[in-house]
Amino acid sequence: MSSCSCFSTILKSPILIREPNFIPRWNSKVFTLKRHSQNFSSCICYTRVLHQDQIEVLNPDDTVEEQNAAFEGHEIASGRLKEEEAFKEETRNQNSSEKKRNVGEKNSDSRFKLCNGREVFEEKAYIVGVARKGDSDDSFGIEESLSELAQLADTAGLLVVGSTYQKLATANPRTYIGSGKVAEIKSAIHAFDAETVIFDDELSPGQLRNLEKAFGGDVRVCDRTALILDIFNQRAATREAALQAIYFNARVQVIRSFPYVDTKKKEKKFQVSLAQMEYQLPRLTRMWTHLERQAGGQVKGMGEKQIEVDKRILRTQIGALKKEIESVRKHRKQYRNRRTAVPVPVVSLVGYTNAGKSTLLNRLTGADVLAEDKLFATLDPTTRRVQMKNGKEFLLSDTVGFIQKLPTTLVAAFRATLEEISESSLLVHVVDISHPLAEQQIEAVDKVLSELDASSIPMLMVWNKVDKANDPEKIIMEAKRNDVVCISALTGEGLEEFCNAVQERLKDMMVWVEALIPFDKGELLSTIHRVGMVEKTVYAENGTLVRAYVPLRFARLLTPMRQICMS
Ligand SMILES: Nc1nc2c(ncn2[C@@H]2O[C@H](COP(=O)(O)OP(=O)(O)OP(=O)(O)O)[C@@H](O)[C@H]2O)c(=O)[nH]1
Ligand SMILES: [Mg+2]
Repeated sequence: MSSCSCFSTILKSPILIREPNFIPRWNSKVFTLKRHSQNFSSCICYTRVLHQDQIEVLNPDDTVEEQNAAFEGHEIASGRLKEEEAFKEETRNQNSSEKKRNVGEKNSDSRFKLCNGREVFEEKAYIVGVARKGDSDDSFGIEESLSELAQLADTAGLLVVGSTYQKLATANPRTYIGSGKVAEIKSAIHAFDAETVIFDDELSPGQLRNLEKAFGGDVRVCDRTALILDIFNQRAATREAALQAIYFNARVQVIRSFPYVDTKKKEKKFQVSLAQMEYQLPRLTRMWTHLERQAGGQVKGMGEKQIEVDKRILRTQIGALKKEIESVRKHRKQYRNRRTAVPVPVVSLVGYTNAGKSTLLNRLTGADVLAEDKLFATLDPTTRRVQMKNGKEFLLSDTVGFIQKLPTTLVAAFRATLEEISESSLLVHVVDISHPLAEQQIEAVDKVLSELDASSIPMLMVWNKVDKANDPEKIIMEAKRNDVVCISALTGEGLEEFCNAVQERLKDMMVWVEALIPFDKGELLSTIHRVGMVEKTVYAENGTLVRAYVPLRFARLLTPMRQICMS
């Protein structure tokens, strides 16, 4: 896939545009060419029919052809734009576009940066939010939400050049924000030379189209959902590539001992593509003309409208993807069943993105999971064995971080990934306690967990990053009162206490057994020692009598040897 801009995946699905043999060589010329011929194809087509000053918003169902190509002064809520003013602005815009192109060509080399393992063009983005009047105090504030959006944009490889928000009682059904704000943003975009406008909330397809038209031809509009999908796609693609490299190098122990990891990655990739397609389906515009070629001449010849052809192709691909996901799931279930035969309890790390889950996993297991100060650093769950000092062990799974305003399309993608969670004996909720919005983040995580039907699984709360907190002593005292473990995954502080707490919680979930283990089943006895808590063993004539707490799953395996009471 070509990726001359990190937003290529938003405008065009990488699944739909396959360029398997195209490996871009980065230089400004290639970029400029591709940028105009591909990513901006839709925008160019808008510019032809709509002048940049045209603020008039369109009905969500309007198409570009229905608009009048001639320029007229338009009335907007914040005032009347006189024709000559509009003309001046038009000239200014043209000059600025030309300047932008020149500067872009000159500086484009310096604006390429490495992002998620790929070199991408650092687009300038302007971010926009809406503060709902009457939102309760405990929810994320608009400024915090926008700063999180800026972090997401940075993770996606964009350069945030400015932001704004509007207080609204209800969203404008046509443009989400009011028309005065639209005009204000349009000026800001030109002042900052921004190429993309990102909204903090999910926009309807009609709102996206209307805003794009209102801002002028060469500005792209997207929302939080598209941004998150883009990050997922960039990262999932990278992981897939990394996995293939591992495969080709072969003989990698990790893959052999955790063969199911492969199918999870595969499923994740499928799920992300699916979410992306489901997001795009209602937002299809005429930009999808390239699909004509894929559809073949006959289909068009049958009189179907292009947009219908596009939608049909997308639906077919969605159907095929769903089938693939189903088969990957079945495949993985077989592996899971195999793993169930090894009764080591599974503990899953859950929490808000950037809370420090991967750092904790790395610290406890020596794993080499990517941990960085970026949102959604982890997309592919990793499971590792934690060996405690007392010889006990459990499996620790790192999972995808959650975020507030999680798009509904993505909850489904999370659900598949988080199958792992539903099979866990214990969830460890990792919180970045140094974060000013720690409490709101906890709430957001609880909300997603309940959406995933995982709130019934026992949970241990862990406050991470105490080293970074303003008043660590106070936090540690507070944690003790609330039965919470305080740690620093970075410095290692509190990790022994953490393992003991996990052990204690796991014990609460174990069942008491008394069993006679025949001498020829020695491996069962060592497993009891490894995963359970042995209180007493007595060597008898026909085997070893053992009294222990063991995980429920394992207790079932011992059923034929149980019910023998020791005196
Ligand atoms: N000061 C401090 N920084 C930490 C601690 N734990 C993690 N970090 C930093 O926090 C950032 C995020 O850590 P990750 O482990 O990637 O967080 P995560 O929860 O896995 O994030 P996602 O994968 O995005 O969900 C990294 O820069 C870590 O170095 C800690 O205890 N103290
Ligand atoms: Mg992580």
